[in-house]
Amino acid sequence: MKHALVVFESMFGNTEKIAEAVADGLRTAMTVDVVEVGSAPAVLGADVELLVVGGPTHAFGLSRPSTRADAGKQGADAKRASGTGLREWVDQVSAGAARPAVAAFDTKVRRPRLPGSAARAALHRLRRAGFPARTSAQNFYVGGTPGPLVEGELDRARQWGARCAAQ
Ligand SMILES: Cc1cc2nc3c(=O)[nH]c(=O)nc-3n(C[C@H](O)[C@H](O)[C@H](O)COP(=O)(O)O)c2cc1C
Repeated sequence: MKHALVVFESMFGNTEKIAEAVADGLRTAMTVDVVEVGSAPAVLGADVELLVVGGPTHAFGLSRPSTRADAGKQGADAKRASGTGLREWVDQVSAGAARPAVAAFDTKVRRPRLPGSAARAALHRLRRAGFPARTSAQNFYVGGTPGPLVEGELDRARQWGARCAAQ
């Protein structure tokens, strides 16, 4: 069976819940590992055929050390707020000669509707590094900075995961 790796960053736990739901959807057609970005491998295993990355949108894009510190001041998990983020991880990840396809998602507030997307930024960086995109960047919505997820988003994430696995 084909194998997928889901790497997520999450300050308040919302993106983590979406990552688990995406993984459930992927499992309709693949085996899946889900890892927090601080524990993600620097070099992808040869068995990984699809890499899915997800993180919270901070300041219109991928988080930075300063925005994660800001999240920490707003009650986010202290270890994650002072740890590494998806921006740093995607910029250093490498794979063998056959790079896996990639897909990316993010979370962001529904209102106000702000421009920018961590998923789009992550996908752009991975494509520039030679990873082919499987599908376009996908947004999932929270009601406010600490959450919660907007109703229906976990179902939407499962469906998106299943579509990514089937493509
Ligand atoms: C410092 C900071 C900056 C943020 N900037 C944005 C933004 O530009 N656009 C947006 O839609 N949401 C923004 N948010 C809200 C986050 O997207 C939200 O906290 C995140 O989706 C929650 O996911 P998590 O629980 O996985 O961290 C920001 C949050 C923080 C803490």
